[in-house]
Amino acid sequence: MDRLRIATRKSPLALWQSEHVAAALRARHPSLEVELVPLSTRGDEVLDRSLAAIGGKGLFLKELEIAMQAGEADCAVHSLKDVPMELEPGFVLPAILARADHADGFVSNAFDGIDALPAGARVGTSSLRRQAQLRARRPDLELRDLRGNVNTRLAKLDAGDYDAIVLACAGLQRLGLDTRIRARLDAPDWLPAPAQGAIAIECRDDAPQLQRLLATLDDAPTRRCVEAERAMNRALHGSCHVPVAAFAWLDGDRLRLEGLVGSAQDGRAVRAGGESAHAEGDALGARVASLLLEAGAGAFLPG
Ligand SMILES: NCc1[nH]cc(CCC(=O)O)c1CC(=O)O
Repeated sequence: MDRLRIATRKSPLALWQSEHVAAALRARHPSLEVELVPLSTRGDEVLDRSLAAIGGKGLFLKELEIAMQAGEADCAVHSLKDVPMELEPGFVLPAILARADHADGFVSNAFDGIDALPAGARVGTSSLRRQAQLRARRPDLELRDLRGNVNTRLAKLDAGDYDAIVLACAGLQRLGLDTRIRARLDAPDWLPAPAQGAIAIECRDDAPQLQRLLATLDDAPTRRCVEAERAMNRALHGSCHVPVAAFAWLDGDRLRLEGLVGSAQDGRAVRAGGESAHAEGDALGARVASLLLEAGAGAFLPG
């Protein structure tokens, strides 16, 4: 291979992540010519309805997969937390890059953290997972929908539409906006989305040489952790329609996983955790999902 075309969404964060992958590939393979193919996706275009309402699953991926199927791009770069638990048939993730910051960040121009918010403060997030955890801690807040890319959300905060918003620290850091983080919302007290902070590369499963090239960017410890998180989410039939949070980390020779399912309406939530050998993340995720269901998680899941 002498040329590689990376399909990417056009948001500033997506372009940063794709450029990051391009630079890493150029550094490892100096003779490779790497270029970006920026594309619009439905997830970026439809901003007036919630992701759940327009069928969140795979919304950010479809156009990029069509481009790969048509031979217009060789691979695509995604935030792994936006990638559905089941990939489209014919596609694989040959590389999951080393995870950046996993945490959510509390962003506000007036307040230092969730506990510092006055009663009735308006907090912006459309994420059911973030809403559930906010409600559990502060039932008195007024939660309001907030969509759009990171820069759009910050602009709405600055315009005074909200007293605070919650965003992923990784996205803010990548965009050079980390000074906007007033407080980190850290695991295990506050749990991120499964695979938050991890970038994945997707390509067709019929190109072994391409897969080997991309796999040079894979980070095995990150893959083990996000596999456990995604296995838990898969067993709960999780998507962005359900308030599911998970975080896994390596602790010596053990892999540990903490999961949460909650209600975005009333702040009730159940938690469960477990540990396994590094290589058994899939089984660990399934086991923690069973524990969550035994603890009553079913009441918060659709159907
Ligand atoms: N849902 C949008 C999205 N997808 C990935 C990130 C952040 C980067 C990452 O998790 O790797 C964000 C923004 C956010 O949640 O604040």
